[in-house]
Amino acid sequence: MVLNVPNVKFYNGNTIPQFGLGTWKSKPGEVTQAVKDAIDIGYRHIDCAHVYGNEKEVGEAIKTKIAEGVVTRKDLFVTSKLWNTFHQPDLVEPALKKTLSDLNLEYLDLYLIHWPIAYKEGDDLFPKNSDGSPEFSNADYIDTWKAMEGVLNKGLTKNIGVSNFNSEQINRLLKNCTVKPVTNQIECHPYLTQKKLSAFCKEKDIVITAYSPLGSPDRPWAKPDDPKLLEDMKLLELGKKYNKTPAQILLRYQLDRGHVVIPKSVTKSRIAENSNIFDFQLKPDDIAYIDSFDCNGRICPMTGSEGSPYFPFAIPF
Ligand SMILES: NC(=O)C1=CN([C@@H]2O[C@H](COP(=O)(O)OP(=O)(O)OC[C@H]3O[C@@H](n4cnc5c(N)ncnc54)[C@H](OP(=O)(O)O)[C@@H]3O)[C@@H](O)[C@H]2O)C=CC1
Ligand SMILES: CC(C)=CCC/C(C)=C/CC/C(C)=C/C=O
Repeated sequence: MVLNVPNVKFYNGNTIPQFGLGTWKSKPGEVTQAVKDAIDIGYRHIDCAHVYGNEKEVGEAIKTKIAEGVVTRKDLFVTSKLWNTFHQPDLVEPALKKTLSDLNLEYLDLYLIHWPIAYKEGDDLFPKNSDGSPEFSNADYIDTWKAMEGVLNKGLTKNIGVSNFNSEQINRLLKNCTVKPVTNQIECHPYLTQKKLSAFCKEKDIVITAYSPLGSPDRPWAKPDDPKLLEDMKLLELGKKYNKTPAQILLRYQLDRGHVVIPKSVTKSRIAENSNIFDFQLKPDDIAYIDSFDCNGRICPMTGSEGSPYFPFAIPF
């Protein structure tokens, strides 16, 4: 199947499909089928990460769909992310090679520094001090970035970028890099619209990729009384106006702002529903209305890591 997914151009001339499949929390036993279904439906962009613990299973789906002749490697855009325990520069290339081996790929389309925060190096992805707080490493993301430039130059990835960086961290990176990041992947939805960080990145020619666009209802730390974005009455009403579901309105909101968007689902009907967003546009007044829902409602606050010198959420944007 062919979906009419627009491409967004990076400053370096490379392109990224504006819409892709998220895989955080997709269980190893479910994600292979989900990625196969997504590729059959027409998705060509898959968002992965080592820390999601399912890259081998994502890789099985990619291998199958290439072997079946449904897609070629070149048709796909695969992103992965360097986890916080691999920030020491000499760990970057081995970490990327492990991800490539798990995903059955010879190169990535995009490799991101997952967080500016560095954790103590070692086998434990969430190293802890005796009091339960995260054990940080002194690795500086500027040095990590130099190693990211190294794996780019070796052809192990076509593009490099960052995730969860604030404006000051991006400014510092821009002053100290040879290759600029192509994207900053950040949490973005109507309760956290990221207007200032989005405008800042646009000015620097850095594309925003919006994560948790549906409000991440399956996040492990969700509490029963937390507001549920997908059940917001104002979005349900807007959906009626456009004859679309709340999920489709939420995803179109990102596209119409020029963001790349990566909703996660392991449910075939939802994977299809989420991709049925290329036949309408939100009116500017409705985008402004959705913008007005902002309540600084951060869903992925990285609670516990506030003590890192590189914690990104201590300043407004
Ligand atoms: N860089 C970073 O630090 C981060 C990156 N990400 C990336 O962004 C992706 C998306 O964010 P994520 O936090 O997963 O959350 P999303 O906002 O994409 O929400 C996913 C949840 O919504 C459900 N869902 C999906 N489609 C629909 C629909 N049409 N109707 C109702 N429910 C629906 C899914 O259920 P089900 O699967 O059961 O169908 C799942 O529970 C991640 O998977 C990951 O790839 C996310 C967080 C942090
Ligand atoms: C230990 C628990 C409850 C969850 C860990 C999930 C995780 C990968 C946290 C890192 C931050 C995050 C939301 C990353 C998503 O890409």
